[in-house]
Amino acid sequence: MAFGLGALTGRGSVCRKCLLTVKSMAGGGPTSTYAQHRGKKTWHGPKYQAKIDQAQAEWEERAEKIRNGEMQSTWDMFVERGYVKDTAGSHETIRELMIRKRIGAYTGIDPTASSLHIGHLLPLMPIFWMYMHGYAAYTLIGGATAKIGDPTDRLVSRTPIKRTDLTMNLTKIQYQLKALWTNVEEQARRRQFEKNWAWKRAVVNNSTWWNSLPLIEVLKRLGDSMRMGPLLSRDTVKNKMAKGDGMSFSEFTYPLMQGWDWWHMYKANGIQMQIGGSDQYGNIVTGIDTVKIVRDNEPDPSEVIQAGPYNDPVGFTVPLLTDSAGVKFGKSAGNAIWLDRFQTSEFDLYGYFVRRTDDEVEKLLRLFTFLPLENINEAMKIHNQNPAERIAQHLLAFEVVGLAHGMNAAHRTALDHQAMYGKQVAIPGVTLKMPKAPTDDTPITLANAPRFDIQLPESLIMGNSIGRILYASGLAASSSEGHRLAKQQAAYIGAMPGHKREDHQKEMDHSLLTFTPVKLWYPQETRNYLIDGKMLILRKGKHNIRIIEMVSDEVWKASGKIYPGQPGTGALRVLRDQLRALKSGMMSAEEVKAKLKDETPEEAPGFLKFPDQDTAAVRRLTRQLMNEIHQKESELEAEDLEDDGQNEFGNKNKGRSRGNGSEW
Ligand SMILES: Nc1ncnc2c1ncn2[C@@H]1O[C@H](COP(=O)(O)OP(=O)(O)OP(=O)(O)O)[C@@H](O)[C@H]1O
Ligand SMILES: N[C@@H](Cc1ccc(O)cc1)C(=O)O
Repeated sequence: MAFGLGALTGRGSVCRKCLLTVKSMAGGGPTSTYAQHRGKKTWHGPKYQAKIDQAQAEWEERAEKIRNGEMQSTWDMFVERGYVKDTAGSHETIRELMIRKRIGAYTGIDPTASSLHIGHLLPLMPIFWMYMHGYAAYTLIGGATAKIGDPTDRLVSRTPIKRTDLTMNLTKIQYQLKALWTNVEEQARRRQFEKNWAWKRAVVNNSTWWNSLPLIEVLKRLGDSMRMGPLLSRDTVKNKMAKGDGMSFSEFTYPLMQGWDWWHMYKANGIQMQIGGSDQYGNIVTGIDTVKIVRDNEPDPSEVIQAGPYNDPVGFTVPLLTDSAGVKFGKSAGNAIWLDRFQTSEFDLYGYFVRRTDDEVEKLLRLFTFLPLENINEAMKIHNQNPAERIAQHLLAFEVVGLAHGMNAAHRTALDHQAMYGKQVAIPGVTLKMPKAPTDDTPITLANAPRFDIQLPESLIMGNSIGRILYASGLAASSSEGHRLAKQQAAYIGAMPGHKREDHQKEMDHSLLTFTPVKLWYPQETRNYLIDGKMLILRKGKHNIRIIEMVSDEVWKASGKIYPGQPGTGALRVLRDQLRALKSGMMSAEEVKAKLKDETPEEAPGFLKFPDQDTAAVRRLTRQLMNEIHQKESELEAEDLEDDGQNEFGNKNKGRSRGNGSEW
């Protein structure tokens, strides 16, 4: 071991943030993680020190058990389940490193599409496993790298991503990753992993550091020592220059950006491992060189991190998930199965896994589930007794939907699937139970959040109060609730970090979004938050998000959609339509009353109540309509009396409709 935790903590008191890093690196880690935060020190006492010591002791005990063969190492489990394709660093080094140290690992995803897909789950699975095994597990969104675009294995450059698409994609992917992490916690509980304080996970965006990184720092720390030879000899560079459309300087530097990300997290968070799909092997190798070069070019002696097998970066790739034609599942190939339930429904995701062949199902169970191998073997035995039942496929589908959308969704989807195909399947180890249907009071979570991306017309956004916009976007139940949210600053709007309302001339940063509370501002101020002049991001609570694309009024009208509170579609429209129908004799007074009852919220006392639209105009029209109804009923009554006199059998005309005055 290069140095132990005792040596690290021997420096005296350290800040809390540093300690979090230390605990993720129990067993030794880059010393400079201390120096990183030395500016803001929060002193810790003996209790905290005791926790660190305990974590270290537990880790050493675990290492002992692995060496004695009482416990399987995480690395051996990765190999056994089929996660390891190529390694950067020998198997032995990585195995030993993972036994000795609570290293951190990360995998990165560029937000070049609006959703993750099942291909992404493959490198994410070892990250999730590492989290459950007590290593620091990071998921990175490439807000900065997506602006350049990874040229790996491409002959033709990517079309530059539009700025609004970038903001939309990264907002959606960030929430998807958060939802996935919530589901991973659920899976860890299902599999009886005991969570302790040393578990650490994070979703980070590389724009956070790229936006404030001086070019001179990169050139000095990295550029001086990085040699051109190895960079030029990369297959992607050679092929793109010889057979493709040439290579731009920014594409050429892409792997160095990715390498710098690693360096940033290596130093700040003890991230010593990178995991990616097999196409990422070259970038991971270049990343290792980058981390080592930058680390070894440290000008400040107090920040130096020692080189050596237990401090050096390592990485590995997972196999590529391909479709039945052998093509990599991905955005570029256009064959992705999405994890966004509005792009690939839970039902379709389930169905996709149910259709996997018998040859691949066992391999997929190992890769995509947290089921212990004994359970998978058991399930395969049951499956093989009657493969036509597709029991293993159902188990796989159930587990993947559970991971992607939560266990409630897995139960519901499995039952829906069985109902649809009229077939009961006994999924091994699972008792299917229909979850309770959500009610209006069900809190919005990442698993049940409504669709993020919506459109709204320009006239609403540019000319109406923020309260009405919150109502129109479905974040408030009425305009007045929208106003209340704004008044209490309980809703948020997407803005660049540090954005002030008067900053509207300032360029919005499309790759790094933060939220600021909505206030009761003048309608014309909403435009200060428009991203690229056409996108607004609103949030209520933690997970209820709307990414609103502002469309012209013509486009809105042509779409035929109606937003809540749209003028002419609420109380006034209903009242006017009824009045017209009543006057023209198209509807009777009773029919109008019934119709109004239908269109009125049930909880409203009586009928004809529009709690959120109680304006003078509505009240006036209501009075007018009520008078009209009374008049029609009186006329009817008078006719009835006349009829009574004329009826040769002396019976009242019972068939005639008559209003029930009690409802008034
Ligand atoms: N089908 C797949 N199988 C295994 N890993 C994958 C697959 N698709 C993507 N990955 C991995 O997920 C990570 C993020 O990939 P990336 O954001 O480039 O997605 P992508 O779908 O491959 O995009 P593109 O097709 O535009 O290159 C990378 O490590 C990548 O190798
Ligand atoms: N280059 C990776 C994404 C990525 C971006 C930044 C990183 O630091 C790591 C990975 C891909 O396209 O798949």
